[in-house]
Amino acid sequence: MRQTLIAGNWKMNKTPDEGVDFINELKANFPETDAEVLITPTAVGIQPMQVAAKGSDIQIGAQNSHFENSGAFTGEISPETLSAMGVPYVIIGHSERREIFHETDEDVNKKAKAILDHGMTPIICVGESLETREEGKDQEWVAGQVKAALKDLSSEDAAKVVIAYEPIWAIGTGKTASADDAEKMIAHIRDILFEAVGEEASQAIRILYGGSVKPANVAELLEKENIDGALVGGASLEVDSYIGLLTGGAK
Ligand SMILES: O=C(CO)COP(=O)(O)O
Repeated sequence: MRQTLIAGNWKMNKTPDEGVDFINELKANFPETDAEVLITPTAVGIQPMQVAAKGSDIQIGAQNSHFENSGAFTGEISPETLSAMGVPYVIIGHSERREIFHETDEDVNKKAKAILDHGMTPIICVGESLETREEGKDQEWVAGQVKAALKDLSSEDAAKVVIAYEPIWAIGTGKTASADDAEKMIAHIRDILFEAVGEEASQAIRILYGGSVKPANVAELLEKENIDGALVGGASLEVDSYIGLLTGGAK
């Protein structure tokens, strides 16, 4: 049984103080849920929010990591640093990082390995553009991203990763993939995983859906057999709405 993960990707939003306020309010109103609860703030929000979250089930993750442990990489954060801070999850390969910051499949693969080597879990984002979807090449595209991200990982390591399917056309647009379309692609990803890393790992890997997930649509997405959680941008920024994701969404 794969545990549901509700991950809030805050992107470049909120100051550390606003993040701490959010955690305090969430703690005070924490709902009953079977889901794992994760917020990924900006890098400077991680430490103060970890302190605020102490003693609760709220986990604080990171939105990115470099693959090297140290060196002349101005502005970057190493996996060693994140691991030393006690960060459990690191998002990699988000379409915004791929598009705006030119993160390649090869970078994503190196980051996945480095994050696993430091005892953390990568949340590997994949997803097609509208153009690719309209050309009917979306499954092929996503399969390529998944295989590239997991290249040369042992089945044992691969079993630990989380994959997030985020169709680019559904991010921040209010257009969610229908639950059926999301399930279709995510089932396809599980088939690709079967080929790439074997049955056991393919059944263990959690696959999230992301793209305009809200309290109103989270339940129908999570009802699907292969969808193990959500990676949420906008609707994770307000406490009420994040709680709605947890209560609407527990499997
Ligand atoms: O990119 C996303 C999460 O990583 C999705 O963002 P929205 O939920 O705002 O569409």
